[in-house]
Amino acid sequence: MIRPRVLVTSTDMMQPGIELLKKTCEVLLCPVPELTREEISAGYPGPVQSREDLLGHLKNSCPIDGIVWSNKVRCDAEMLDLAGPSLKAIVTMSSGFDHMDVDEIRRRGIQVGRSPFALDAAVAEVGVMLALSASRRAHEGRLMIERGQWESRPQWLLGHGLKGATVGIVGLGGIGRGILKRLSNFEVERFLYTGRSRKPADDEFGAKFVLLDDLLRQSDFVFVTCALTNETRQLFDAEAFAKMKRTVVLVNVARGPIVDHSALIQALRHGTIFAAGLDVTDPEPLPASSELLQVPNAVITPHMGSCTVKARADISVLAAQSLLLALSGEPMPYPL
Ligand SMILES: O=C(O)[C@H](O)CO
Repeated sequence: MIRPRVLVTSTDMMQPGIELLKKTCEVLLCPVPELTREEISAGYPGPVQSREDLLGHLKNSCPIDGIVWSNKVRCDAEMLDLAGPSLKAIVTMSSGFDHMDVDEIRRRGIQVGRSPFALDAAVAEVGVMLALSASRRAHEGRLMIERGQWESRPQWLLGHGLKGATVGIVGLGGIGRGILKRLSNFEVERFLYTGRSRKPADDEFGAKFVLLDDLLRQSDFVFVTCALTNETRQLFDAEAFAKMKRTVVLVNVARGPIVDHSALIQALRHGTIFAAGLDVTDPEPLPASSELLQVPNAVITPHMGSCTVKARADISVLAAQSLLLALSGEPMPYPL
């Protein structure tokens, strides 16, 4: 029997997913290039698959039947041309899909899907971590220790707590609901959410569906958990910050470009908003020279929301299962 040829766009895919694919497919792994000595000394953030590397791998791997897209290099017409006409299915090993040219993939009759939900708990945990760290000024406190500025006086490093707060969630999907569920033990006064439609969570945690403007004006904590789309790109701009409370804490665990970073820096520096916790930035990787890293009331992590061993292993299995289904002529569980 001929085994379908499946390309995985980086060797970084976790073993459980690779093992599952190997049971019935021939698996080709695109190696992640090592950093050069110059790149290391220039402080380059880490080994990544460049677009050029991936184009080269695609060209040398034909014919291929399926692809697990396990990195954030953009999947577009140029990539698809090189993948060749035998390509039947692509699944991205992520919940977000803004790096996939879905229209172009579908136009070619190729099934395309994503891998949501397996990472929800892990990302929700990072959302809570960022909310707590930003609202309680953890980064600022650490900087003060390092600078020998530790002060023991009653009004030093005062922050804002979750108890009695209004928490607003923008985009109540699996991650938003995960945050809601976790924060329901923090004595939050009320939950608001906004998005394209009302959700059953309305009943489950007493969360109230409101318009974005109302959420911005009323919330003490705002969590961004929506997808990056044409409607949400730069949703948080100077105008949005001006509507928010001066004591608000903004947490973004979705995608960097949903927030206008220059406007955010201004809002943080001028006290238009109190603090921000960001697991995602624009651009990524965030350059070490970014002004955002100089802002004391911003807590920043490097898009690591889904970085737990279990979440990454589960995502790899889900992606492999989806691709195998598509290759056997079945629909994918989470099509795009
Ligand atoms: O979309 C996702 O799966 C997470 O943000 C990790 O990229």
